Amino acid sequence: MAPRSRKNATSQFNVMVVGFAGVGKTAFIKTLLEALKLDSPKERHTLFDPPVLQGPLTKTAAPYTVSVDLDIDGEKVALTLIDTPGFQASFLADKQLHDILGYIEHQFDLTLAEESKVKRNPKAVDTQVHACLYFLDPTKSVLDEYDIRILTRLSRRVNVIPVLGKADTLTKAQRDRMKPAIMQSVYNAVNKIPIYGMPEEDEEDEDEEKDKTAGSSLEGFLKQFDYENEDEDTRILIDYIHMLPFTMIAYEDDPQTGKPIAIEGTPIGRDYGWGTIDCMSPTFSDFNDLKSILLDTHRGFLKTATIEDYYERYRTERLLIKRATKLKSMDLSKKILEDLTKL
Ligand SMILES: Nc1nc2c(ncn2[C@@H]2O[C@H](COP(=O)(O)OP(=O)(O)OP(=O)(O)O)[C@@H](O)[C@H]2O)c(=O)[nH]1
Repeated sequence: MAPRSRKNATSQFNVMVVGFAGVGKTAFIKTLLEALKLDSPKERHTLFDPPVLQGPLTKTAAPYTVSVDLDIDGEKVALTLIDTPGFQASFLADKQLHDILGYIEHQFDLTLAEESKVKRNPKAVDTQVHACLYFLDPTKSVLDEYDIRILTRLSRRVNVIPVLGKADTLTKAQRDRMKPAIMQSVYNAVNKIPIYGMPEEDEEDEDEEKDKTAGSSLEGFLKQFDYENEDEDTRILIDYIHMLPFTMIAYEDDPQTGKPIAIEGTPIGRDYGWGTIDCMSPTFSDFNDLKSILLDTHRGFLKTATIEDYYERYRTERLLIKRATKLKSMDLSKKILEDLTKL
């Protein structure tokens, strides 16, 4: 029998946004949806706009998803964006992070359950979170202990991409200082957070490595590559690391019309009174780069890493826990039987 045609198969791509409250996560989702509409105005877009995306921006009280059907170079892609409530206060961040990790792990459990079936459902939808955009607060010049803790824990389960929200609140000089400072906090002699694109430290050799690389920096890490002689995939990854963190400026709705602010060739903009900016222009932010990283150059890598690294790790952990529990209960039953025979 000929293999079933995959020509019309739709590929799923799921992106989650996470960060402290008010850093522009929902505004990013709105901006991306508007930009996608502009890319292909005739295509069918969101089937249903969640109320939180209609009208003026309000606090995201509960997680929600919004999906868009896209045609990317002839490939059908169902893009799902997952918005999460912002971390309210530092002391609550751990609890909120626990819920977010629970959501991500639940998607792994669904895949695990599907894989264990004798007859798998060929129509099963891939709900894994393929990328998690971590929005950084532009008022903090470097990562604080909460950011580091959140990034470290998220990076064990998902491809994390850092984004500097509300970048219009910073001057160019401030942005140029902040971007490398943030990356220094992610990767230095003490912290080597394996966000997407950065290497994972071998846990066994951790101490040895730390001694060896004391004082190491992101520049030191990047220096080991000879860009011109690397293969294409490595060059794509190096280019990506140089862009981190992505700066983002979200568009504003015109309060009169409720539609995106559009002024002379600026289809989705922000009005400051003294001037307007085009939120899609590379002059002001990295939005275009971020969009193309997600939907084009890195989509395949992100999906592969999700299944081959994160899901595999989770699966191994679950199986080990299951085995340990079984052994424990076998030991316990043996002990009870021994005790019974002694009676
Ligand atoms: N100046 C500026 N303001 C922004 C930008 N993005 C969002 N805002 C404003 O910041 C406020 C919060 O934006 P949201 O997108 O709701 O932030 P959030 O991170 O989703 O917040 P929570 O739902 O509380 O987690 C709103 O008043 C937005 O208009 C931006 O790029 N620049």
